[in-house]
Amino acid sequence: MSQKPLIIALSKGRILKDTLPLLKEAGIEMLEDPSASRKLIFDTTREDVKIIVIRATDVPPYVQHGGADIGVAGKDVLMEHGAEGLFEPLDLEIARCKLMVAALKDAPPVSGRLRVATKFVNVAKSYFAQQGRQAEVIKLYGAMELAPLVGLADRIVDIVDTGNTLRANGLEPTEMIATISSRVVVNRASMKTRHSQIQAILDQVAKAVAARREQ
Ligand SMILES: Nc1ncnc2c1ncn2[C@@H]1O[C@H](COP(=O)(O)OP(=O)(O)OP(=O)(O)O)[C@@H](O)[C@H]1O
Ligand SMILES: O=P(O)(O)OC[C@H]1O[C@H](OP(=O)(O)OP(=O)(O)O)[C@H](O)[C@@H]1O
Repeated sequence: MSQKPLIIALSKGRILKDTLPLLKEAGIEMLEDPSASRKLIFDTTREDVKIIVIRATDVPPYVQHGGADIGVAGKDVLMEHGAEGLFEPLDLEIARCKLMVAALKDAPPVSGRLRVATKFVNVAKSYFAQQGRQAEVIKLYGAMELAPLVGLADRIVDIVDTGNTLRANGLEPTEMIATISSRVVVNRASMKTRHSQIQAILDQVAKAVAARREQ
């Protein structure tokens, strides 16, 4: 093979599970089960394509800086990272959820500075700033729902799907920030230098997304 393989970055969990059937439609299947392996880079049924499996939040920097040519990431993660160096050509319509503000059920309004716990620090800061509301944003890496229960924060900004996690912790959604689904992102330089190879994959995956929508 003359050219180096094209690298696609996926993250473990729901994105990997939901993206693999779509890639299959483009003739790309992993040759090994990543959940049964300690490997991080995998061969596929296409000699010119490899898949790397990394943390969800690492997908945008890998693609932006050329560690991967293509990636799949939640819109939440992309909003938090910013769009620099990335094309976002395709909505895969998977891992759908909402990015919301939530509070303890029947929490009184807060006068003055709001304490907000979240892993989406940039999104939260710009959301409250746009509304002219003062917010102190506390960075957490998980279990955001706990923060209001122990008095660490007045509000959280987190992913909501069924609402079960909020309900189980006595919280309720109060404001919607954005509807979320997973997107394909492409390194801007790769999009130019490997255009036909990447566009062919995007077209096949887009067809698979459309077919699934019509099911
Ligand atoms: N409950 C959910 N329902 C549907 N989609 C979700 C849900 N939670 C997260 N997502 C979407 O799926 C993406 C990946 O979520 P996942 O839970 O697999 O990784 P993560 O826990 O955010 O990553 P990490 O463990 O690296 O922090 C999120 O960025 C979001 O777009
Ligand atoms: O509204 P729900 O259907 O309850 O979903 C929302 C939960 O899903 C995500 O967590 P996940 O289950 O991915 O676990 P994580 O905290 O390990 O990311 C998210 O961080 C919420 O906690």
